[in-house]
Amino acid sequence: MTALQVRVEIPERGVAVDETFDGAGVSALVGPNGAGKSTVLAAVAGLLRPRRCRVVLGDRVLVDTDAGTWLPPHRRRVALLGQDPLAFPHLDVRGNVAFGPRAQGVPRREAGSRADAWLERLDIAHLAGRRGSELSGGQAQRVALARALACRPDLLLLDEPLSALDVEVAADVRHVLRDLLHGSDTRVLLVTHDLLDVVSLAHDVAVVEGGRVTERGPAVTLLDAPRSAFAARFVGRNLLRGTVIAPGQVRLPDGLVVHGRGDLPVGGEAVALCDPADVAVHVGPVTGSPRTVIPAVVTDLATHAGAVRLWACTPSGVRVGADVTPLACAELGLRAGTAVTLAVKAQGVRILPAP
Ligand SMILES: Nc1ncnc2c1ncn2[C@@H]1O[C@H](COP(=O)(O)OP(=O)(O)OP(=O)(O)O)[C@@H](O)[C@H]1O
Repeated sequence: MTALQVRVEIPERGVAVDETFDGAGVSALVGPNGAGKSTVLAAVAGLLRPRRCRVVLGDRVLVDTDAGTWLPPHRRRVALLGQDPLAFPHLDVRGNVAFGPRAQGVPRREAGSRADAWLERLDIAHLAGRRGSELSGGQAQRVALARALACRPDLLLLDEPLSALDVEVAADVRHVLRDLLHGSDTRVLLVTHDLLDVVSLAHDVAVVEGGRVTERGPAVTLLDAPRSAFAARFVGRNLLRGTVIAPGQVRLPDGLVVHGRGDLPVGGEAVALCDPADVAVHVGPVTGSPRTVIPAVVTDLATHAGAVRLWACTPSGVRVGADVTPLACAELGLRAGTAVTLAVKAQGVRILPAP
């Protein structure tokens, strides 16, 4: 599969990313709003012209600002699909899908049969004669996908392709994408805010925070053991960062010590990870003998899979989630502003190297 090297530096947007994507298929870029994910895609697609940028796809240099190389978007063999699929309204669906190959010089008949094949594969052959302006959101997104793939791009950029669709249609299109992308040799960069996209589509994940990649690794590793603050939130874990002071002990910046499993060298930066289901909430004295006891103040409550997810803020300003039953929540009188003590057994805490 074609490797992709991306170096994008845009100081005015606070973006400085330098990554190589050369493993299997779909790499997801995740991160908070404004982190720089779409900026990276736009630079790779050629919609932005940063002052410093180098993008190499296989053996083709698409951009190298140091060498004065800049290929225009239509010569990159890169397709970008966003959340608002734009079909040419005056062309029918078949014409829309055949348009790209035609523009690349493919003869009319061949472009038409290529379009038919993609419409068939995406299960939208029955829409072939519809106008681009007569499609639902899910149909339009499938047509856009067919249109992108009919050009046989070396790289497909997907910028939140499912976020404008309702849950059922998104699930449907995600399924189609999964079938198409797994086993295909098209390299894909996928920007998403949806955990399901990562779970079902991504092989590899880069976490972008504040314009930098703060964590990178196989999707299964990130889902199991996230090490950046964003990735932990993304997969619903608590993450506390500090310094290892003894085997299985991490001191947080406010002096609190978290006990857990792990034998990292003393003095190193580490993260302590725990599941909200393993955090007990106390008002008043703590019972039992948990190893980690953290004073905190409740900031908010939310329903979560039949339970209440309580969020509390520690003295060092870290948000920690804890799952409590609705009954316990009512009996303890938990509400925003309540001072609580969070208790976690060492068994429920994993200590990993900080990213
Ligand atoms: N057209 C633009 N002109 C100037 N600055 C921009 C422009 N678009 C985005 N930015 C800035 O660039 C930075 C990165 O934005 P970008 O849209 O790439 O983030 P993102 O990670 O894709 O966010 P989101 O998840 O909200 O889509 C932000 O500070 C943003 O304000």
